[in-house]
Amino acid sequence: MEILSTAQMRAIESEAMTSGAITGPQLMERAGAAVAGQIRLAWPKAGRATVLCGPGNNGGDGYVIALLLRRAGWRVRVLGCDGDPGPDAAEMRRRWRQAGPVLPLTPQAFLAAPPGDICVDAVFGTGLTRPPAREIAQVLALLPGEDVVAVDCPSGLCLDSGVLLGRPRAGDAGMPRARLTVAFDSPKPGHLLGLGPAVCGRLVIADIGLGPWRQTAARGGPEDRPDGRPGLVAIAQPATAPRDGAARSGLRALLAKHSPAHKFSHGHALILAGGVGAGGAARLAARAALRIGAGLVTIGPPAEALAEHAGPPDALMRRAVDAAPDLSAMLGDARLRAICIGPGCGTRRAAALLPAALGSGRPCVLDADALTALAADADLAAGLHAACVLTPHAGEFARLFPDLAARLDAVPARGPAVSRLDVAREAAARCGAVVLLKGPDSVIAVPDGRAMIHSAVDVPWLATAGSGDSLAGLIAGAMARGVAPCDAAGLAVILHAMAARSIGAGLIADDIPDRLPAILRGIGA
Ligand SMILES: NC(=O)C1=CN([C@@H]2O[C@H](COP(=O)(O)OP(=O)(O)OC[C@H]3O[C@@H](n4cnc5c(N)ncnc54)[C@H](O)[C@@H]3O)[C@@H](O)[C@H]2O)[C@@H](O)CC1
Ligand SMILES: Nc1ncnc2c1ncn2[C@@H]1O[C@H](COP(=O)(O)OP(=O)(O)O)[C@@H](O)[C@H]1O
Ligand SMILES: [K+]
Repeated sequence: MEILSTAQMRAIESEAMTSGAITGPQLMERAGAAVAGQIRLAWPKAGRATVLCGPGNNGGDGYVIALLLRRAGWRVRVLGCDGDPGPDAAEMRRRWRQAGPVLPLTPQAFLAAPPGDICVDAVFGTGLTRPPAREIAQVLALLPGEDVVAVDCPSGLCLDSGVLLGRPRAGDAGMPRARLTVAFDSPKPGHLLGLGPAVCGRLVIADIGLGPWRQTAARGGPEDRPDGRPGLVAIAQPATAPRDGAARSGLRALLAKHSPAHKFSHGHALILAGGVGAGGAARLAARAALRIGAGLVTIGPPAEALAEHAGPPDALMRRAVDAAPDLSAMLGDARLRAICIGPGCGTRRAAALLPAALGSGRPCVLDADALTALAADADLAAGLHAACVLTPHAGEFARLFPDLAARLDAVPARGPAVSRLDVAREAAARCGAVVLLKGPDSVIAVPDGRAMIHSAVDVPWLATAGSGDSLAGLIAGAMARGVAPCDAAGLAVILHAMAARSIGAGLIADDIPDRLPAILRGIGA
């Protein structure tokens, strides 16, 4: 599924209207009808609703919703902004006024009667450019989150970044919340990034008939690709993957093994390990690389630590890698197709081995200590290439790209605010490698501008020691099998979260690789 920026959404809407196939009011009627339909599904018994209508087209959707709920037997109270909301929304307001009054959008008017069973937040959507202020902010602060239905998004959320304008990016004190958010055509980055998922509640994407224009216009307006790079962002949604036929078959195609092949045709992955007492992280990665189907996996600790790796899994091969010449010698074997360096490696060892690993041109996952080594030495970073996947969490990202991380730290005053998507893309373009910025909202960015967002907010148990090591191993294993670096990162992130979801509370990182057979069976791989 594709994600659209707000600029892309506007471009599609305007292309659809310019084509003459659909008018602005018709689009607004479809949007309003989609929300009213979802409300009636979730609240089958007609009740009382308060609908808040803002100063633009989001407000226009609100007037449509008000009218449709009223026709369905609901008792509806509408609070709206004065002023000119634009021709389409003005027309919807006129239609509503034939049915009922528009009260002022003020705290006094809101509190003059009970809000009813639901409040519909149709104040700001994709047009938000600054923090809600004065009376509108006061009314929004009064909304009872558990009964709010948000049109496109809860008002105040920046749909390009998932931040609440005017508030710190972290911390949820006093943030707006909706029980249900109905958005149109495609998810926007802000639905999946940052506070978006917590603020939006259950997210429903409603089809309003813009598909034919999305195919052409989604390639981005000029503002989305200042340097000519494509503006496409994909959504990776493991939560829906098991039910979503296309997603499942995409995963199956990446994972398929063909029967005449032998183990070397499934690739050989090398997981470099650290010194004495530090081998666990690399072993987790190695186990994950085996489970995702690499034909062979070798773990490479220094000779003094080799004995530590004598235990299971017996499928794992062991070979000492003391220094860069040992690594170069191993890489002389063309069948060794992917490298993972970083987990438990130690920064000095990672720095010493990186030139040989990168110089080989092999697909290479750089995680943990390899990222720290990279951040400390610009010469090492110069060796990165398009088959490298960097897997920083926020702290490692800040070490590697301090200027980009600083842009994320600032309190966002205006929309569209800088997002994790923006900085991951910039980082990938800068270093010429795939960047997987990890977190509950992981972003995978490719140097050519393609990107993927993956939301794992529902599996906080993934934030546990060693979880990132197993992810690095999954990526390395998939790359050893010949999966392209960005696809390997996407596949690994999805399987990682699916495994965590099926394990649930109590998860430790060791469980993740061992859950893969069940997950792969479920996908039909
Ligand atoms: N793009 C599409 O394809 C469609 C859009 N529709 C609706 O249109 C919405 C976008 O409409 P608009 O572009 O009119 O924008 P909004 O209705 O989100 O915002 C209205 C206006 O408020 C102003 N504004 C922004 N921040 C403000 C603040 N903090 N305080 C006061 N004023 C502020 C801006 O000038 C903006 O144009 C979508 O969210 C959606 O609900 C739907 O009607 C149909 C389809
Ligand atoms: N709150 C969270 N919810 C879901 N997933 C998370 C959360 N925090 C982190 N993750 C995921 O868990 C993994 C943690 O990786 P990392 O921070 O490198 O841990 P470690 O170095 O201990 O292995 C990453 O895949 C990351 O995307
Ligand atoms: K809204």
